Amino acid sequence: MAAPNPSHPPIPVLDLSQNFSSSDRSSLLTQLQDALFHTGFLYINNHGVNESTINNLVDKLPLLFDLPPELKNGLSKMNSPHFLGYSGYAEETTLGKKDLREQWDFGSDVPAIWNCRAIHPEAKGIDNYERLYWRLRGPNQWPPEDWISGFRDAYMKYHAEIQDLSYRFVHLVEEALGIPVGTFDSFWKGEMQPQHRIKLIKYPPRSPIAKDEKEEQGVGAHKDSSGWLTFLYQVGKEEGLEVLGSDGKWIEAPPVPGTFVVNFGNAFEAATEGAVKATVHRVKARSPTSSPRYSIPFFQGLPLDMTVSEIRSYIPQFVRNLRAHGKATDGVSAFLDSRWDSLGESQLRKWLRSHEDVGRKWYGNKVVEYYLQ
Ligand SMILES: O=C(O)CCC(=O)C(=O)O
Ligand SMILES: [Fe+2]
Repeated sequence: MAAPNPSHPPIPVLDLSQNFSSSDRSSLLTQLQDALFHTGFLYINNHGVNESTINNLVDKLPLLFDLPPELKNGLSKMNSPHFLGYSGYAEETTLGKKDLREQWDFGSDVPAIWNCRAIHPEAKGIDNYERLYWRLRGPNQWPPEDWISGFRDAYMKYHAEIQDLSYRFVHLVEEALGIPVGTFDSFWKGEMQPQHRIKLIKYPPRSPIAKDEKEEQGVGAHKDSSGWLTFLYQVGKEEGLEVLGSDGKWIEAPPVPGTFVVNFGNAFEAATEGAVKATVHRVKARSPTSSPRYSIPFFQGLPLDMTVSEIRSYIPQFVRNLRAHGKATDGVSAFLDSRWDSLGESQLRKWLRSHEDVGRKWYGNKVVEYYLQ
């Protein structure tokens, strides 16, 4: 079999500079519609995020991960009810198995707003955890400047530019769906702006004495559940990302210079009743002889208290009818379950599943068991 050519992946590459030339716009929108209703994955280039902004953050990644373990562990997610901070190699679980990656989670730098009285069980009934999700929101754990000079600044610049791209790109998605541009703006422009999240990830070469490669995962197959859209930057030439095609075969999504990979989260799939899929993807474990792979996904946040029915009310019926195949409930069951109807609850459930130890510490065994059942 011929090796895949990284410059011509089967996943479409959309040139966003076409957005500014009226003659090319309709072809851009057609390509976007095709991506929305088929693979649910696409690359974008000429996206407007400055190369220097990307490189400034990328240059910090090896330094950040090479900090001594005791310093990194001092900023562990275990310190944070917001699941922000560092997690060491194989500390995260997907599909019940350990992911062979190390990561730092950061987000929009916002203060914590949750207080225990707001969700006191006596006020809400013992099994009603619906407002606990506000505790997900909170400040970052920053590595001090003398550990890694310029990191916070590089992160903040990247965050600002990718956030801006995400808002611009959502306008294009609205146009491609045939709904008024700005329909979703209220998600982000309200009184309390949602917290967007960014993961800084390192996939190191796996140990040679470990199990067979096929049994191991960089990150296991999943749909993104932390946001509306995801914008992923793949650093360098290291491959490993794979996307599940509608025929059930894995499609490689190698890095393409100058691009971000875009995909849609669980909430988008639930809102469109599956017309736009939250496509399943995974990252293979690195072979023992390979170089580390770094990646930077940005998860576009949503108001945590929004219910699936509210979010669905933004999507006209004609869009929901565009679902090509399958039933409305295909793959969106966790979002349609009335026990965790709000996006906040779905996200809390996801975090408790992937970092159960952090969950048990900050949310208690009873809450963890309620959401993990
Ligand atoms: O590292 C990657 O390329 C993808 C990571 C990913 O899918 C995730 O963290 O949700
Ligand atoms: Fe993902």
